[in-house]
Amino acid sequence: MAKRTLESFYKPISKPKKPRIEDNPPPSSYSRHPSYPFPIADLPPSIANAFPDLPATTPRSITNQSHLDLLYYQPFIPPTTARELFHFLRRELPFYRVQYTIRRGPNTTQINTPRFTTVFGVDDTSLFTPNNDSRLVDSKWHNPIPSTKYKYTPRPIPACLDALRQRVEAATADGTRYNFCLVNYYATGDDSISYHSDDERFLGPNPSIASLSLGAQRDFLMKHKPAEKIDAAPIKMPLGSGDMVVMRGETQANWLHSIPKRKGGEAHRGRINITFRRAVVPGGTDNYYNYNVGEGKVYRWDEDEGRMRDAIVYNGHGHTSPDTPVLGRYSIEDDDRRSREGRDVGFSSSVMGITTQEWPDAHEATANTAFCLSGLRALVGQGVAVRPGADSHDKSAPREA
Ligand SMILES: O=C(O)CCC(=O)C(=O)O
Ligand SMILES: [Fe+2]
Repeated sequence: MAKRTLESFYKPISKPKKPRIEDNPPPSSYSRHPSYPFPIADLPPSIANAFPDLPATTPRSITNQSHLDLLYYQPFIPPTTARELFHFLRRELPFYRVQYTIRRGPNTTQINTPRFTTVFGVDDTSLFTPNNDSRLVDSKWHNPIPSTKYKYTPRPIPACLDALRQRVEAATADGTRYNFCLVNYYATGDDSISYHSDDERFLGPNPSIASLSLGAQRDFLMKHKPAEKIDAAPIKMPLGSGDMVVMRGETQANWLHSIPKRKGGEAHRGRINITFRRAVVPGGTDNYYNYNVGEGKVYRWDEDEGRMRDAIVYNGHGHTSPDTPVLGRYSIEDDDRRSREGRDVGFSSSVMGITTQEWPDAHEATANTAFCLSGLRALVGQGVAVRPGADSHDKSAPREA
């Protein structure tokens, strides 16, 4: 009988593989940070090489209504690159489905954010040191920040989104330096964002917000806030893949915007929206992580299933903060090798949600890697022997990252 590798256990047998844009070779490098649930791939050359040519078109300035100041790129990124970037970001970023409660008087209401979200960045008062072990320091003296400064751990903007930030900054034309990147993923036409304005005080007065669309076309609606003696017409912009709208000047103070639910059209396809913003005080950092990451589980796109799935999160050796207790060490045996450990473990991404390159130290599981145990259980279910390594210790219950 032909020997089967561990990898071969998880290859779909019945589904013939068609070449797809998603079937890219594994990326050669990653942005890694203890705050990430998993390493985030760098842009492949096919996308990165197109960036110096952005923007693809000159923008239209829209200022024909009261308090309205938009720059509209149709598109900012040309279609082929936009499509590839859409698939790349959907596949590589961690996403969340944030739930929170709001209190109005005696009533509390639970809100389920009707879209996937994620966020990277930190406000002006802090910065990440510019190297691989990027640490958070205060902007003025570059001293480490006290652990009490933020409720949530800020995450540096990964290289793949930072490259985009730089192109967007160059195009914004008013010199805004963005320190935040928020990402929305609308899985279907049922996902939406209701009317709001991004006018929080932590953005300072008249903020510039650059908003890039990738994937399915969705309507972007704008309407003036209720105001006496203002006769402003509502606006509908059918934003296509690669289009970018920069909202500037008094726009946020006076206008609301939304992406309503929709049926038909491209509603069944996913859409990514990326906004670049600048927050000036720590309250902005806590607000953005609270509403775009929260404390729930991590999702990651599953290419085989064509949907977001609970991510297998690895924060093990090399990605672990020093205070993360080690849960145990594992070695993994399959049927044709007595023992495969560490770099030699070749899980298929469809089972583990991650690839060997992303998990170079597969033998170490830490207490915030609940995934690791479920991943190992999946292997056991497939007849692969999994045993605690000789130096296991601290078997405390796993918790979510
Ligand atoms: O998805 C969009 O185009 C808009 C997103 C938005 O308004 C926001 O994230 O504040
Ligand atoms: Fe918004």
